[in-house]
Amino acid sequence: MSGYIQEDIAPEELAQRSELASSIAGSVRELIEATVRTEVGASDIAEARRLIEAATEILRKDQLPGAYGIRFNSDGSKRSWGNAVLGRRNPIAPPVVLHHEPDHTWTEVELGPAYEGPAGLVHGGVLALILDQLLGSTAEFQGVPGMTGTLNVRYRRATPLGQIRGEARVDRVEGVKTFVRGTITSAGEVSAEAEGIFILPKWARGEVSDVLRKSVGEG
Ligand SMILES: CCCCCCCCCCCC(=O)SCCNC(=O)CCNC(=O)[C@H](O)C(C)(C)COP(=O)(O)OP(=O)(O)OC[C@H]1O[C@@H](n2cnc3c(N)ncnc32)[C@H](O)[C@@H]1OP(=O)(O)O
Repeated sequence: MSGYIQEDIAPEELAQRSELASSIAGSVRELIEATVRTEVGASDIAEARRLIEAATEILRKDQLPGAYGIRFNSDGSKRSWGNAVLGRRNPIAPPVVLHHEPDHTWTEVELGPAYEGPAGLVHGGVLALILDQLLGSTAEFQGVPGMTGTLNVRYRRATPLGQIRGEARVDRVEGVKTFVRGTITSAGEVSAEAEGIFILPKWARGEVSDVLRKSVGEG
């Protein structure tokens, strides 16, 4: 399967790249939020655009041929820095940082104005996005990975912008299908709940799935 890349990067070098990735994505995330909230006039917008275009040109000096993909390192670690939810190099990602406990996975993340749907509330699609990744990564961490086959989300109450907590656990495994349940909690109350069926695709059954099961890390 293309997009899965094996690398051999020394730990110090990896740590440095990781720091660089987080720093540039953090700056652009700030820029996104500032763009959503700005009230400045035409001349400030024109000046800001000039600077943003200059920054884009600098980043374009050296680019990957396509998407970041999923990268496995020789030390057994794994990176999905372009991932839309977790990607530390992706300013669109909140980013979500997952904490894996023996029987469940959780995250706490701040969702600001860039994630708005209804006024002052988190967009339902953003919650589904986060739940998809949270539930999928939970299955993966438990050694029963798969692609999302089905994701059902029940929005029980509105989720205000701000801090949310996500939690998920594997409910059961039936052959190549892993059933995972999860919740989004906001201000101490469950605002959304989900059940996902994650299916190990045909191409990943056998040897490939051993590699996927053994790799650890982000994404
Ligand atoms: C790999 C590591 C990744 C690791 C990735 C970890 C990160 C996850 C987080 C990110 C999640 C995503 O965004 S994933 C991206 C969004 N999802 C996708 O793009 C998936 C697109 N769909 C597919 O690729 C495929 O349709 C699959 C993989 C879902 C299933 O195809 P398949 O591999 O041919 O499966 P197949 O043998 O036919 O069926 C196996 C069993 O699953 C059932 N089944 C088939 N499709 C579905 C379905 N949509 N919902 C429910 N159940 C289904 C069948 O009835 C059968 O049940 P039985 O007869 O055995 O009872």
